[in-house]
Amino acid sequence: MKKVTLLGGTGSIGLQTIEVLKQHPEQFELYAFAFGAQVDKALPIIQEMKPKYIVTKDENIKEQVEKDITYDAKVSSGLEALRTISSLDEIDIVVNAILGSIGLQPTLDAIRAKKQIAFANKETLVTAGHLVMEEARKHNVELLPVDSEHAAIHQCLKGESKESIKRIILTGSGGSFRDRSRAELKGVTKSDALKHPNWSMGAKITIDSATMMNKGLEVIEAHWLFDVPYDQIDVILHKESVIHSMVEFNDQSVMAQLGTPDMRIPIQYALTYPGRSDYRMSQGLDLLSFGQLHFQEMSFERFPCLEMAYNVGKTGGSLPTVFNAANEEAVQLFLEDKITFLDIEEVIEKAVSNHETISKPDLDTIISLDQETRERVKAANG
Ligand SMILES: NC(=O)C1=CN([C@@H]2O[C@H](COP(=O)(O)OP(=O)(O)OC[C@H]3O[C@@H](n4cnc5c(N)ncnc54)[C@H](OP(=O)(O)O)[C@@H]3O)[C@@H](O)[C@H]2O)C=CC1
Ligand SMILES: CC(=O)[C@@H](O)[C@H](O)COP(=O)(O)O
Ligand SMILES: [Mn+2]
Repeated sequence: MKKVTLLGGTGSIGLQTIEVLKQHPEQFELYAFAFGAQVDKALPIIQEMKPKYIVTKDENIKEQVEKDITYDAKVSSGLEALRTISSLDEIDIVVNAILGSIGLQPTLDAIRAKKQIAFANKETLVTAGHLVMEEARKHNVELLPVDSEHAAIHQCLKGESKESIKRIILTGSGGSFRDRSRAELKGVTKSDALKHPNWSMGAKITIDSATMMNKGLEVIEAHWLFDVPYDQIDVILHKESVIHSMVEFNDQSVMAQLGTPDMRIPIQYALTYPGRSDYRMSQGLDLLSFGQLHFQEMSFERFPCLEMAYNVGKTGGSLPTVFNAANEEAVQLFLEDKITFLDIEEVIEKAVSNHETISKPDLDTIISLDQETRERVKAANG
C-alpha cells in the first residue's frame, strides 16, 4: 500500500487523481490532502477518504474544515504546511497538482525526501527549473510527468539514450481561438476563451492554451524534464489532441504516444510507474472515428506568447520567473474581467522587457522576484 500526498486536490487534475486512487484501493491510500478554498469540493473527498493530514490555503478555510469533519485529522494551512505534507516520512508519493509557482518549495522538499513525484505543476519548472532539476539529480529522484505531452515524451523515451534524440515534437491543439485570426481576437469574451476544444481543464490552463502560453510553458518544461536544448524542441498544431507528443530519433524513427484526451490516463501511469495498470479509465481510442488527423505549422506571428517562451527559456536565469509570474497574474486579471484577452500578452511582454536578467538566481531571489513581479503587474492593471 503506497501512501499519497495530493496537492491541489479540488482542481481538475486533483479530482481526476482522486478518481484514479479510488480505482486502486488496494494499492494507494490518500494520506494527505491539500486544497485552496473550495470547501464544498474538498469535504466529501475528505469524509470519504479520511486523509490523516489536511492543508488549506488559509486559516479561515482551515476553521471551516475543522468544524465539519467527523474524524481525527491534523488540519493546517499555508505554504509551510504544504511543505510538511510533501516530505512526511510515512508517505511514498506526492502528486503535485497545485496551480502556480507556489508549488516550488513543496516540490523541492519532496525531492529532498526522495519521494516518488507525479508532477503536473508546470509553473514550478518554468519558474525555477535549474534548481528543481539540480536537486532531483542530487537526490536521484525522477519527476514523473503528468502533463499529457510530457507523459507522452517520457513513454517515447523509455529505454532510449538522450544522445539518440534528434528533436522533441510537442503537439498543440491551438486552443479556444485556433480558427480566429489575430484581428478576430479583439473583444473575445472570457466564456469563449474558457471553451477548450478537446480538454476539460482548470480555468488558468485553459486560458494559457488559448494564448498558446501553455505550449510555451511546456517547451520550457520539456527542456528541463528531458535535458534537451531549445533548438531541439519543436511545436506543431494538431487539432484533435490524439497524438500527445512525439520524439524523432537520429535514425529518422519517430515515436508517438496516442490516446483519448483523458488526463486520468497519464495520472494513472505516473502513479503506477514503472508498471502499467490494466485498469481502463475510459473508452479506448477509436482512430476510425476521427477519419483523419490534422497537422499544421505553428505560427509565432499568430501566437506571440510561444515565441516569447522560446526567447525567455533560451535566455534563462531569472527571466522565466518573471515571465511565469506575469502570466499567472495576467490570466487572473483577465479572469476577473480587469484586462482584455489581448492585454495578457502585452502585460507579459512588458514585465519581461523591463527585467534585467540575473544568471543562476538562488531560491530566495526567485521567491522575491516572483512576488515583486506579481505586485507590479497587479498595481499596473488592478
Ligand atoms: N487540468 C489539466 O488537464 C492539466 C493541468 N496541468 C497543470 O496542473 C496544475 C493544476 O491544473 P488544474 O488542475 O487545471 O488547476 P485548477 O485550477 O483546476 O486546480 C488548482 C488546484 O490548486 C489549489 N490551489 C491553488 N492555490 C492554492 C494554494 N495557495 N494553496 C493550496 N492549494 C491551492 C486549488 O484549490 P481550490 O480550487 O480549492 O482553491 C485547486 O485544488 C497546473 O500547473 C496546470 O498547468 C497540466 C496538464 C493538464
Ligand atoms: C491536457 C494537457 O496536457 C494540456 O496541457 C493540454 O495539452 C492543453 O491543450 P493545448 O494543446 O491546447 O495547449
Ligand atoms: Mn499539456
